[in-house]
Amino acid sequence: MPKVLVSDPVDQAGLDILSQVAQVDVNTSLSPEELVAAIGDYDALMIRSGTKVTKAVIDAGQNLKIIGRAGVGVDNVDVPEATRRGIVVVNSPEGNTIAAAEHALAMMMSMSRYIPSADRSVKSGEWKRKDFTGVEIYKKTLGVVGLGKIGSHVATVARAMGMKLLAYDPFISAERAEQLGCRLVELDLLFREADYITLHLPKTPETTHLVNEEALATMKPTVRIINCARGGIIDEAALAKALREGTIGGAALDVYESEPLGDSELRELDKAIILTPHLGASTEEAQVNVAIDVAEQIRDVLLGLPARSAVNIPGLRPEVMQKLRPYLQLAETLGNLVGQLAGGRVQELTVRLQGDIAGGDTQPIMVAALKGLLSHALQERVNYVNASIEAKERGIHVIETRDADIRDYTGSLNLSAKGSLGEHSVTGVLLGGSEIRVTDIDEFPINVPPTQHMLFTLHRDMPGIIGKIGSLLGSFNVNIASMQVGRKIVRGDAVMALSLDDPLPEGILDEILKVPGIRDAYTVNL
Ligand SMILES: NC(=O)C1=CN([C@@H]2O[C@H](COP(=O)(O)OP(=O)(O)OC[C@H]3O[C@@H](n4cnc5c(N)ncnc54)[C@H](O)[C@@H]3O)[C@@H](O)[C@H]2O)C=CC1
Ligand SMILES: O=C(O)C(=O)COP(=O)(O)O
Repeated sequence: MPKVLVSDPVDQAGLDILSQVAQVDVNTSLSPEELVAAIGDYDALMIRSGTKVTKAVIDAGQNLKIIGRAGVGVDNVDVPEATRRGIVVVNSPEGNTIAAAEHALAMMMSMSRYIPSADRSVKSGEWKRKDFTGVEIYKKTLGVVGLGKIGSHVATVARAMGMKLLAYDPFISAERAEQLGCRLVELDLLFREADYITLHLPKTPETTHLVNEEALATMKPTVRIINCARGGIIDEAALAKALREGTIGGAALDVYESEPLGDSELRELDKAIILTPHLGASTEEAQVNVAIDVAEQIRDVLLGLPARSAVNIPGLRPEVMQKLRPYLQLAETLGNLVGQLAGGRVQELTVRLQGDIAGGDTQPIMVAALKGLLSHALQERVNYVNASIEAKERGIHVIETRDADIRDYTGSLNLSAKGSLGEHSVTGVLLGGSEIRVTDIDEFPINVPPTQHMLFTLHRDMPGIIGKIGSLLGSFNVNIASMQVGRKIVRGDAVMALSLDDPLPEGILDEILKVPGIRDAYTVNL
């Protein structure tokens, strides 16, 4: 039974799903060193934002197949390293959207009315109404930085509360912003004009310290800033200085440059700032959502099925996957076949998608072809996660062409591999939607189902060759399951494809190459 380590607190609903297929160990108090020491035993790791999945953890996780992040942000995971190792990283892109958006809205409201400090004051025996005169958000301008899932929900609710909306997001269209009632503007304008600024973007090298001393200096002196996205998008030292000097109106933070927040001057700013301990996703509903979402994906991957929201391979909805699966198998088989025919080092792979498969998302098919191409050399070290990286690192140039108008079959795939030993091509189709047929080898028409052990020859089309190859194989006790010959012209060149019940013994290829008329011979093990 596979083993799953759960190293951050997740809802029981997720643990119940994992327990159906795996031994589940929950240990939420591991130090980084203890995690490195323990991870080698596990096939899967389930985390939230607390666990840091570093290169050291990934290196030690020799059996790891999947890392499941029960939430959105995967900045606590070394995703490039996981990808290189072929480990799937999944998250729950939508499970906590509402929770995080509502937390940002709650921060905006409570900051405007000083609710945390007023509460503290009353509980300490005071009754100071004048100290807590707030401001209304109605008709104020909210600047939303990052108009993705959470930012969009914040915008929708804020609009309903009568706010004017500005948005900055370089990756969304003005139409989408308009649908949400937002005016899409440049960041400097948003910073200058907003009464409230709320951040809903990932932390990346580009967004680190997006809100810095310079940016803060351009903002209104009354501006209130909310960060429920990621620590480090705001320069905390610059923010503390601006709050201390009163050059901005207030701030509400849920996330920090370093978590848990240590000794920080932010803690001393009292009324000017609200601090919560990374609670954006902490609602009962969101925790059930993300735990189920991620546990189901871990279960599926452990059962050999694809994950629906992997961050390092194309995520496929189950209904799309259902349709695509036979084509992925076809692409992988042809990739493997052409890779073995080409032998040596492949420098270029051209994938021609024809008919039905030329429409829609072709990226998974390309990845499957590469996985097949590399599988002979890399065996189980190559998978859907790392196939593209492995190909890139080997300098394989990949070319994709599509022709949706070719309609011989519902869809066919043609792969050509150019390598140090020459160029080879294969074409394949699906019969009845699922049965693979190889219909062309090096432009010779043929019709063979791929089998585990195969022999291909290029020879002169002349009487006697088939018999000679048959008796030669017989003398080595190799049983032929099926045989097909394809030629372009009578008595010209031809190819022969043999499916064998047994692998070819050492030395037989040299004997085959000695048969008069045989120009070339290749063994293929699929
Ligand atoms: N505090 C908490 O507990 C939670 C925090 N989060 C964080 O909230 C953030 C947003 O999450 P979602 O809305 O689900 O993600 P999303 O992917 O739906 O949206 C992010 C948006 O940011 C935009 N973006 C990327 N780079 C940008 C840049 N340089 N400037 C402006 N916009 C940029 C993207 O185009 C995208 O529209 C993430 O950082 C996530 O980790 C999410 C859930 C809970
Ligand atoms: O989903 C996210 O990105 C979050 O930041 C939530 O973090 P958490 O799962 O509450 O540790």
